[in-house]
Amino acid sequence: MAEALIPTVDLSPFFSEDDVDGKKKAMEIITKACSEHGFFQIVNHGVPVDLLQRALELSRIFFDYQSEEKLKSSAPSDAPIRTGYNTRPQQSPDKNEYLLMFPPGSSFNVFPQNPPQFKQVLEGVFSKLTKTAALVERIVNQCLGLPTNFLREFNHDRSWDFMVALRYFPATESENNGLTQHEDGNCLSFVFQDDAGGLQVRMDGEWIPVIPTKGTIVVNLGDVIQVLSNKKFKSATHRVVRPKGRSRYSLAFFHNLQGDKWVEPLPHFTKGMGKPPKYRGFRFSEYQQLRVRNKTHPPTRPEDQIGITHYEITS
Ligand SMILES: O=C(O)CCC(=O)C(=O)O
Ligand SMILES: [Fe+2]
Repeated sequence: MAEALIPTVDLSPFFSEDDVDGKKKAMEIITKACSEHGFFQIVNHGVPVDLLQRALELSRIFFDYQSEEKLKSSAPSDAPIRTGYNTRPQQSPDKNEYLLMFPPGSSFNVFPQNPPQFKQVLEGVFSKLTKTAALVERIVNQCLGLPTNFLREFNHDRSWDFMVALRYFPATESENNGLTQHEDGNCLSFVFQDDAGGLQVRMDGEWIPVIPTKGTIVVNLGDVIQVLSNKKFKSATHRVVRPKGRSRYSLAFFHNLQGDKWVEPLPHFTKGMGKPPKYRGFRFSEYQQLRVRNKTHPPTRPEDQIGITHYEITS
């Protein structure tokens, strides 16, 4: 039942010229999912499944090293988000550690020397996911009825996409929060989780677990798409719950937006539909900074974290 609530979309029709029906069917499912919750899963997405599995295996090896070894790939940097190996502040409710990278070749990247193939495999996954994200963005563009290539042209700078390999610590007797309930701030995100599961989606007031299925990538829309579309498409609310007795590993990829970009509801969804804008405009970098602060200085009450409601027009 729960699985059926999170629709799975076969992307193979988009890799062939003439499967018009297959494309149409996929777009219907995506349109419905994005209008309701902003969450769906994809298969036949163009990323080799064994490459994704390998990345998780190497992650597991890396995060099992002693702190001293992991900290060798931790570096303060001028990047808008800290790259390399990071832990959460002590007071953070998010009980995980992670390795963050910008696109292969970015001068901000810091990779571990060990395990030896880790860098190469992460870079390989990144490149493949970049292509899949461009495809999903194109499909979302079409589902929204925007002019061809609108989102691609609006969001043309790929330098700020990033990927995180995460390790969540086992739950304790009293506490199992892995990642506090949130919406992603970017355009769209991909998650590949190991068989421990733990990713949960908010649907109609309930938390629905995303059951891990081999080779399936979870897609969620972020706040940028929600604002541009004046809330026609939703930014998915999700969280991670830690399993008992074992760590959980995942990869999260963020198809991002360049910081200087001005984000506001597009006329297509406001004037064009006779509707008032639901958000005031903002510079993306400003929103990103507020969100980074949520992480570096977590508020005492999780509900005080800044999210997209900060820009909502309420009256
Ligand atoms: O690790 C996961 O499964 C989800 C990660 C996530 O939602 C995020 O980093 O924004
Ligand atoms: Fe997220």
